[in-house]
Amino acid sequence: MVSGSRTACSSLAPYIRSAAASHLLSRKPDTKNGSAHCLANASSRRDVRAFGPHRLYTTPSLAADRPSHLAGTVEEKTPGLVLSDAQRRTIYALSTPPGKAGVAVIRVSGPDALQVWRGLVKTRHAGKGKAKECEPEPWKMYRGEIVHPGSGEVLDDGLAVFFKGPRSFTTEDVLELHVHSGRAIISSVLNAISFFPFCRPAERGEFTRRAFEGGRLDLTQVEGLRDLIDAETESQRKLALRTAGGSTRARLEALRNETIQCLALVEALIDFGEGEEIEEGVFEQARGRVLKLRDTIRHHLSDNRRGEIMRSGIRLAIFGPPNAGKSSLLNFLAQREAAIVTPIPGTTRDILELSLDIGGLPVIVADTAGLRKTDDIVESIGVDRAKQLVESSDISLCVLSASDVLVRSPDGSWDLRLPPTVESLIKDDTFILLNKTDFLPPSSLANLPSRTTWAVSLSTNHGTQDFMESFAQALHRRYNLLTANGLAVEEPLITHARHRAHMENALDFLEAFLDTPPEDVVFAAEELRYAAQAIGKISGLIDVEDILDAVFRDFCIGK
Ligand SMILES: Nc1nc2c(ncn2[C@@H]2O[C@H](COP(=O)(O)OP(=O)(O)OP(=O)(O)O)[C@@H](O)[C@H]2O)c(=O)[nH]1
Ligand SMILES: [K+]
Ligand SMILES: [Mg+2]
Repeated sequence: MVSGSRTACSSLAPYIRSAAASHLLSRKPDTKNGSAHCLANASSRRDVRAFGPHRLYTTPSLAADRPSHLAGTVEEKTPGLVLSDAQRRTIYALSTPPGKAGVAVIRVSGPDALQVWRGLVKTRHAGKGKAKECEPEPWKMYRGEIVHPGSGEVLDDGLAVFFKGPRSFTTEDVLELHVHSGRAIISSVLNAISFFPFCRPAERGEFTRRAFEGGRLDLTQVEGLRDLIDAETESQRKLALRTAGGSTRARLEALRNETIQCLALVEALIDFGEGEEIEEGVFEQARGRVLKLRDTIRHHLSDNRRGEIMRSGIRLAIFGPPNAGKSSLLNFLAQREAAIVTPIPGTTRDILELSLDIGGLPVIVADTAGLRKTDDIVESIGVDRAKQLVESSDISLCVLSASDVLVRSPDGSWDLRLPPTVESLIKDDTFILLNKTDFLPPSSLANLPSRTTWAVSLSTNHGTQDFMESFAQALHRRYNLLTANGLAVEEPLITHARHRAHMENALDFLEAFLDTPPEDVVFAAEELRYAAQAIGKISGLIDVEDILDAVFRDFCIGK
């Protein structure tokens, strides 16, 4: 069938396209249309139930003050109308932290954002004359008065911008009011917005959720955005910025598309059967591509969890014998007296953890009790905790007093002798810091074993600068963030445990596919379908309500 090869392939192409166009490739976020114009719908329906904790709009005095542009809207037509939460589709919230500051941003999103503008924003022509209503030109910042839509009272002098959906953060119409940040101003503006029956306060993360539902962001971008807000170090910021920008989304989409292409090949076999309209070897072709896909996913999974570690922080345990200077090191790294330091061995008993930035990396540094045999019950609990922590940390750094561990051999050279209490905890990848070099002649430090060993004096600060630079580099190398010549390597794809779980599932399904013989082509297709779904769950393309709730729960209100 050599000559038929091209025709068979081209005859497959539309099939693949149609499979791609089916439910497999496209999630149709249709929430916008379904929800739009609740005002119009509500006003035409008179059966709106009037119960629940909802605001009653028609306070007579306010209704009498109502500005002309609101005439004829929902509440005129349906006196005493109370809208349910679902009908109050326009949401609002303060998007900046509450309190005294230069500027506070209040965001309004939903089908009636423009109505809110008409009620609240009065601008002056060329900055002069009486402030008047104006229809906003989208995406243009206006200076004006923010007024109460009922009484017309001026609440603040501020800026306002109207974003026309879908070119807005939420993909809906969005109004942003920039007012002076003060408690009374903020609450008066929020109160003014609540005057509209079609508006309700936003829930936690609801703006972002709408961006997701509108298809602007996928779940990885939502998580990236949250991580960006939480980022405390350069590396976290960079990673989160790229994820929020859609790099993970694009890479996952490529993996999922490839799975779907393989599925399309296999489904074509089911529909047509090999040898009829389709070339031979289609199943093999799919197998070959799935093998590559499997290797790629395996590669991402065997990343030492560096994406997750980068995001949540590298857990570093400082351990060693009593009085070696472990707490002194913690204080040096933190640049403050966080831990108690005394000449008494056994000073530190419990674990003390600090989140620090080391060379742009997030590191959770833990100081521990000095390791020794002791009859003191409190101290021995501390020693046990220290050992457990060393075992469970991502990395460990053993601090030793140089004069205790460097021993001069008969030929005049210096050897490192590890105390038995710490020896069992020292692995190939354990970093070693020899402290108190001020007690030693410089010659003893000439030939230190490896690049993971440093010698310093935390009292005189001798060698500490070199240690910091070299230690940060070693961390970058360990987490594969830099190559040997200081260049950044491939950024991790998996940054959350949630991604890893779905990725592992996808790998299982791909392997199940590879174990399925060609006769069972229907089952084989099923495995690929599940694999595509598992990858889709990472992006949230497959709607799973509990995943969504978990992701958005961690957001604050106004985001
Ligand atoms: N001479 C000298 N003394 C140091 C140096 N670093 C720390 N010390 C002193 O060594 C003593 C013990 O320091 P710590 O930081 O409390 O030691 P530790 O390992 O935390 O001790 P424990 O918590 O008791 O296990 C203190 O008196 C420090 O001032 C150093 O480089 N040179
Ligand atoms: K001590
Ligand atoms: Mg200590």
